Amino acid sequence: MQIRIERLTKTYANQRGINQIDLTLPEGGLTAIVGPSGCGKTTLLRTLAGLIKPDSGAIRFGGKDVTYAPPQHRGATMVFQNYALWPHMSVFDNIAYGLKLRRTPAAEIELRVTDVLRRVEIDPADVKKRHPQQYSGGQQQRIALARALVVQPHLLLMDEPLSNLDAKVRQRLRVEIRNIQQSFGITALYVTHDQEEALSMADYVVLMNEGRIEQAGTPKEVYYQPSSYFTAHFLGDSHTLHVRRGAEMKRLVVRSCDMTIGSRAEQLPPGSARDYPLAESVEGGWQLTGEVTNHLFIGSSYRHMVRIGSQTFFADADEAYEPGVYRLHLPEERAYWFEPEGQGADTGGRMISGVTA
Ligand SMILES: Nc1ncnc2c1ncn2[C@@H]1O[C@H](COP(=O)(O)OP(=O)(O)OP(=O)(O)O)[C@@H](O)[C@H]1O
Repeated sequence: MQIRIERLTKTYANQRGINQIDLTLPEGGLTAIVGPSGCGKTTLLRTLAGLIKPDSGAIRFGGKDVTYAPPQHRGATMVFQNYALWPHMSVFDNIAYGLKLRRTPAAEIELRVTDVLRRVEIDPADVKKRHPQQYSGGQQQRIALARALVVQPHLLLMDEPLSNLDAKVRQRLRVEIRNIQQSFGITALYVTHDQEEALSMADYVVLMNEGRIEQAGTPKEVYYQPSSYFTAHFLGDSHTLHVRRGAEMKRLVVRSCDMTIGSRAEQLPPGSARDYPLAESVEGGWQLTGEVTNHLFIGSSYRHMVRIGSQTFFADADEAYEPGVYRLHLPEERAYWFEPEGQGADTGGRMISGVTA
């Protein structure tokens, strides 16, 4: 079902919350809401769930206005960070709970619970005897997912569902949740503060900042075409460099994986001020000269710390480079230029494209 959010606003006493959110969740797709702590992700999610009443705006589920409908009447179910399973109930009863509330016949409950368990890959054999705490964290989250899905909601809401799990389980569950969401074909909203999780799982990514939508689009759009300094800086392993481009000072956002280390240089280019490196326009991109000070092995590659004056950033490479001064190359399409702080839009700088130095 298509979910429409129109000019949704909720302001708390401290003036924070969400402000004029306009968003359509694609039908059958997974939309990830990502952003720093306090940007309004949870407020948006809880407003959709019916747990918070907005001050103004509207929420429509398939054209039906549910803005002020109670949680149990809007067809949205939720998966929480801490699973929120009832410890005194068997796994079967946990999952069947919503169906019992809806007075579903016992035989149908049996069938639907068994079916959903199979689809989240939990063995249905002893779920009537076992309690949630007898399962691992990852399994408990799949049980919570089964409980949310068994009632066939219009919208599945997930609030940081993986943050209590260790890194390996988290990686695996990202793929599993995505598979389950797709196999049910359910419209889903997934809140996370982890940009990698958002980019890898979602069809559509919404980046929030101070209660507003900063940028929304497919993962590739928001990653490769950031429209503001905030987006460029938030997504990817990014660093900001204050550099001179031609006669002007600019902010350049660099991602560790985009900067390549080239030939050795004798020294920093003459005229390159101690603190503000010079970005030289070269064919296909930009060249900076900086000092590789050390490197770390990060598994698939080596991460080099590069210093230019008082500024540092990272450059990843397949091989390890010895400390020394090198020319570093940044492809044109991976150079994200912005006006210096305090100039341009209130998002912290205007994107500047093109080679005009
Ligand atoms: N009940 C409340 N009363 C007052 N202010 C609140 C309340 N709930 C949230 N806020 C404020 O509203 C803003 C948005 O909060 P929200 O919890 O939606 O952000 P978030 O992006 O989910 O943050 P986090 O990632 O830390 O959970 C924050 O500045 C927060 O302090």
